[in-house]
Amino acid sequence: MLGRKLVIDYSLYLVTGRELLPPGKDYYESLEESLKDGHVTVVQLREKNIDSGEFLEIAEKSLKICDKYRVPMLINDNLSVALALPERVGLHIGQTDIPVQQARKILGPNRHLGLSVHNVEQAEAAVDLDIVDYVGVGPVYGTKSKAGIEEKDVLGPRGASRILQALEKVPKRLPCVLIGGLNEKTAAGTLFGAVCDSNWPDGIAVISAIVAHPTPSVPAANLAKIVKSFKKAFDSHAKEFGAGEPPFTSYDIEKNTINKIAELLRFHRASQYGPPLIQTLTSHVSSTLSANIALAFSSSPIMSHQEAEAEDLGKVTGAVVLNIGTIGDEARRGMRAVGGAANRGGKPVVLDPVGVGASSFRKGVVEEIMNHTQITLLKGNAAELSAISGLEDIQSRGVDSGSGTLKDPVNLVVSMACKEKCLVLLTGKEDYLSNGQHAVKVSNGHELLGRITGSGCALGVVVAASMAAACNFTKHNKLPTTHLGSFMVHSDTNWLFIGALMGVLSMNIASELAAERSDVKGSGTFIPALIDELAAMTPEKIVERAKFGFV
Ligand SMILES: Cc1ncc(COP(=O)(O)OP(=O)(O)O)c(N)n1
Ligand SMILES: Cc1ncsc1CCOP(=O)(O)O
Repeated sequence: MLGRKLVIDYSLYLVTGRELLPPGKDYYESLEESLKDGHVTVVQLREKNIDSGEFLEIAEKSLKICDKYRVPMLINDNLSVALALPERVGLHIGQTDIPVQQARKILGPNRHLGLSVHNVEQAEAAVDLDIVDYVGVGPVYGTKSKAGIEEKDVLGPRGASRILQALEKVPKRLPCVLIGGLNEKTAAGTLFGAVCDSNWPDGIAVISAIVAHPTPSVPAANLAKIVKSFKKAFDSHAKEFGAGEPPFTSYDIEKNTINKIAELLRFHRASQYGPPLIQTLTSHVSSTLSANIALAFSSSPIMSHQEAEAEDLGKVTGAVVLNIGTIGDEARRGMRAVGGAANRGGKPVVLDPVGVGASSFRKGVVEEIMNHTQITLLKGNAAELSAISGLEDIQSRGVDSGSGTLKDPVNLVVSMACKEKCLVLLTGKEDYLSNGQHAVKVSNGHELLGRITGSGCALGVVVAASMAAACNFTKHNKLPTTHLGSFMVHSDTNWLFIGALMGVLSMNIASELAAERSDVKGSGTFIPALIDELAAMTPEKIVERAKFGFV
């Protein structure tokens, strides 16, 4: 049993990185600016390229600044530097540094000791040993701040969540911070994405998001706010419901839903931001239709699956679609890079797990994507969603839209949304959309949609474009958004949910209007009519024809 001297609040854990300072910025000045407003709760000094003498010198000066603002300090890796400092200065070590038992022996029971864990086994070992005070879980995303991180090392929020599950052992819970690629855009989604059945992150550790900023007090304040709202939403929710359920704040999504959809479509059609760029990684079978559908729906398609340009495109995309229809190795690598870039940029990600039940290869691909990317909306037919959720009663025969029937579609979408912390859209004769708290059933649509190839894939693009519009809308109206899971929530309205619903309604109502046209004789003539009707979709048509209800 340790007689700990320090009680550390891990909410915002600043790890230093002098090499990342903006040109001309003084390190001590930057550290002081980061701490002065009281948002950073703990600091770790990380120096990779200097000897222990210089490290100690920097640490002594840094400690004065940390003491001034009453922020606890730890040393990264270097045991001798930590030992040369007062006992209130802790040590953080990694898996390849001095073995943790030896570190504890040398440090004594009272010095704070943190350990990095990268997988479930390491997490279990850390809990069993019961000698560290907290663990750093990462890397959650790829980052340039630590050398040698490879794609295979990246956990994603789902991987982090598995580690957190392993950390939760009665009666002792080991505190944990998430690290790697966390910034103002990724932090909230990642915090919620890492929540598991009975455990949650205590905070985030960042280097570049603060250190590389010319005014570090700004990201420090914003990040602290994000962690605070996560904790507030999560704590009150966990007390009431338990950790596994999504920690939504109370908002009334049902109220005025149709008016909000109309408002959003009006905004999207006239948007001063221009058509959102929808990066679509999709099957070659549906590529052309999807691109034309995107254009018809006031969006700009870009069908690139090149890993090499993912980062550049990630800066300008409005949303991305990851569709595994005809996936090969190149697209698989591309999805990893594009998903990561979208998460880092806070852009909505639609996953279309086409035919996932048809082969273990497809299952593996979907599992991989969901592990490395926090999905915003998972879209699938009954067979696909059943395969992902492990339901046995429906078997996929191929990659077509044959969806079978489900005994309890509402339960499926709600429980999957809770588990995966994303919106879930079940497509079929009727569509079901859930955010884990609400579920809506949409009864619009026409059977001709099922007779053209790629209509489901194109729906994914329309939904992505609609969610991109929702992001622009909240930005434009300066709505106080926050992210819960991968959702962007306004105090009383989840605009991503509204956006997704707008996409489903637009596509389905366009299909009805197309099928009603006298020039449409069958599936061949239906395709151009569908594109035309989608291009001509208006808020008024949606209000007039929408058939949906909360279930
Ligand atoms: C809070 C926190 N978590 C993880 C790390 C990574 O530590 P480590 O694995 O030892 O890698 P280096 O930092 O030494 O490159 C950390 N530093 N802090
Ligand atoms: C030290 C470390 N360990 C895992 S990721 C990482 C670097 C985190 O830096 P950044 O916050 O800039 O991604």
